[in-house]
Amino acid sequence: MNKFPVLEIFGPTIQGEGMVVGRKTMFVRTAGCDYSCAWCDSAFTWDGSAKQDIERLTAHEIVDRLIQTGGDQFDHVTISGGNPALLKNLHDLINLLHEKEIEIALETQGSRWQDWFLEIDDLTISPKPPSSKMETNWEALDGIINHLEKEERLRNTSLKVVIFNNEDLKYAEKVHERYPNVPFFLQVGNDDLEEDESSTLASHLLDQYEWLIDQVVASPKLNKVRVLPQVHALVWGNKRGV
Ligand SMILES: C[S@@+](CC[C@H](N)C(=O)[O-])C[C@H]1O[C@@H](n2cnc3c(N)ncnc32)[C@H](O)[C@@H]1O
Ligand SMILES: Nc1nc2[nH]cc(C(=O)O)c2c(=O)[nH]1
Ligand code: SF4
Ligand SMILES: [Mg+2]
Repeated sequence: MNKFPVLEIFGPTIQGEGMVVGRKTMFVRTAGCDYSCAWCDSAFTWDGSAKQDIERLTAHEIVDRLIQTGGDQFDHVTISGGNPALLKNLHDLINLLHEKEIEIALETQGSRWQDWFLEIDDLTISPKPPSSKMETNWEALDGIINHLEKEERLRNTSLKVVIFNNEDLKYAEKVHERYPNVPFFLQVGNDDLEEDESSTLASHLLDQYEWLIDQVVASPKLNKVRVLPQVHALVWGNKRGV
């Protein structure tokens, strides 16, 4: 049986980001990432600080844990990380969940392809802007988007770019121009991962949201787009497992 490195299983909560924002869902967070974004809000998945908490679980064990935690109060599971696209055999888990008529969302950055992307109901690809200090591999991203388009999966796909500054906005325009047929989301960057008062953070993030809306409204290259905050950050701040 294949085993997967898991750091968190939590929920039910709401999907706080992107294409299915507000959807009631469980989360499975895998360990390990091929990136190291400067502002990663889940750095514990790759920086070694939660190494001792990583469990190696089979697909059956993950589903058991989801049901122990969420009971019968969910029919949707979001797989995030880290980068879950590092895991070759994830179709084990996907098949099991689909057999139970549970829908599946996945969060990944678009650096790696996996054939099981074709089975994901809500696939979010989130290429990283300059503020992250990561370099986009455009060939890899082109390959992923072309593959999804060829297999008629764009209905199940979205692009989501996190924005911290004007340079990031230029990057977002470039991504949207390159893939005009993919539903496009701009997301407020959380630049205060240390704040532990959720009302203070929410007030700051709403200011950032207003700034981002103003920029998008002014850009003729960003018309067919959606602009969103991280709803979970507005409600629960920087708390983990929500
Ligand atoms: C933690 S990542 C895990 C999945 C995958 N590695 C990725 O980056 O898409 C999930 C989402 O959170 C976003 N994110 C990470 N740190 C953030 C921050 N400080 N502010 C806003 N969004 C952030 C990422 O861009 C991504 O869309
Ligand atoms: N509620 C909630 N929504 C989310 N959407 C994406 C998340 C992630 O960390 O990938 C996330 C998360 O951690 N919590
Ligand atoms: S790709 Fe995702 S998980 Fe990896 S460092 Fe960046 S935001 Fe964090
Ligand atoms: Mg998160």
